[in-house]
Amino acid sequence: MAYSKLSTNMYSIMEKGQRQARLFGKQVLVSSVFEIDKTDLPAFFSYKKRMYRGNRFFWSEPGRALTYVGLGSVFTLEANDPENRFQYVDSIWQELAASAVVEGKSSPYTGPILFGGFSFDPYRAQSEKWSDFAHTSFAVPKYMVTAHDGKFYLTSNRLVQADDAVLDDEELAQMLSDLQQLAPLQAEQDTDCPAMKEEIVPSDWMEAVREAALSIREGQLEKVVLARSLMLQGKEAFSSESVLLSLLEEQLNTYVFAIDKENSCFIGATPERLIKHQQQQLLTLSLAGTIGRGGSPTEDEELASFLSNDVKNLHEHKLAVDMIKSAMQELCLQVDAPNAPIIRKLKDIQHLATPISGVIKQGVTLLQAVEALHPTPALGGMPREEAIEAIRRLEHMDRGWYAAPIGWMNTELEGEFAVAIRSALLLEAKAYLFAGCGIVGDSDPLSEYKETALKFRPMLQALRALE
Ligand SMILES: C=C(O[C@H]1C=CC=C(C(=O)O)[C@@H]1O)C(=O)O
Ligand SMILES: [Mg+2]
Repeated sequence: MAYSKLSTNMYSIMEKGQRQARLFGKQVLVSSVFEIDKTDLPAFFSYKKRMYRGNRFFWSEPGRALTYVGLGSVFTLEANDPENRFQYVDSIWQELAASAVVEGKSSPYTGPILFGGFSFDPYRAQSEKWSDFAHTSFAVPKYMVTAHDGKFYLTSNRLVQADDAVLDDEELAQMLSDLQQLAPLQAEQDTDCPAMKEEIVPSDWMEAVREAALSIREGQLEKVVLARSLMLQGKEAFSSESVLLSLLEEQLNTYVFAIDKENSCFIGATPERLIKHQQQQLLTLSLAGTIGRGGSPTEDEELASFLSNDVKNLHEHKLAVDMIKSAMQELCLQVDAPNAPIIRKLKDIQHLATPISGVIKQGVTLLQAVEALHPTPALGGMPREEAIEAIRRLEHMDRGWYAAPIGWMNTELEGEFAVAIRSALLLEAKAYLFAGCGIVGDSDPLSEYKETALKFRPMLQALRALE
């Protein structure tokens, strides 16, 4: 794009923004969208790393039809108050979205996007390692590249006051020109494996599983998801770029995400949608029940068929389906779900999966749906409050944002949230990995321990720590 055209464009949109700011008597979001040539998305994540590290994100849907990469922020929303946290984000974003001035937007995936997430349990005191992640944290990026269905866009956002000076945007012009020349990001040469692994003593964790299964058999609750964490100590700081490249290459059928905040990066490849709001539809997924992949196609099918018929896994799955369906019935006019689960195959793992969808009731928002669903019995348990109490009592760790909703919303208030599992918190030379599994009355502690080991594999591989 010619620079003169860009500055004229910026001038007129800034003026519009100022008029709008006067009209509303407050700061407004001003957003301009440019269609750009194909660009390397991980390279954009790494663009001007010194400037944007600690304040950037990457989000890519399974199948990669949609990817967002956001750098910097023009608006942030952080809260640690556990009360009404979903409504809080909803009302602030609705107000900002309603006054936004947006130019050049050509799809629901361009223009201002609010991206962020929540912690699993806002009533839990934050531990030191999660201190860069508030219980509720969202931002509108300064720059965002959208890749959607083979097309690429750059959105530039600003927060404008009525009396701001109207300046030519040289930084934006520079970025548009740099974007055409970004060299594809290369994985770093094989660095040494992480030096040390530290985990919760396996027998202690299995004891917690035994205790949980006993209280389920005694009728105190029906299911609880217990997680454990594993720490890798590297020789030097882990590179979120290298981990991202590996996840994009290896974990095809997942949401690949990286959320950089200050000195930390929360990164992962989760297969689990929490909720998507698109036009009149709400789409969710019940994912619970797990087995490994086979070494041959025949063995793989045998394992899938075992999983589809296994009483313990079907029970674990059904509890999640029942709760999600009843939450969806409150949110939707009509709810559709198949009678039996399908098999969802990932690189190392297969799951029982039931997609559930419905026509959204008028007035229901995406964040109301997030609130109604979080945590589903695939991450918390059943009944919800008893399960959360059991997690607090038995887990002895801070989940932080693990197993919690992360995602985005546009100015039409549509968007999508996934559940942040198969994930790790990178904090300088340490990586904290998390994995959990659904405990029911007949759970065998050793099998559950092995199931969590399977669920660590994607992140261990990405961190080059798979034995
Ligand atoms: C809690 C996790 O997985 C959940 C999602 C799918 C299957 C699960 C299971 O079979 O136990 C878990 O409920 C995790 O990966 O950390
Ligand atoms: Mg399980």
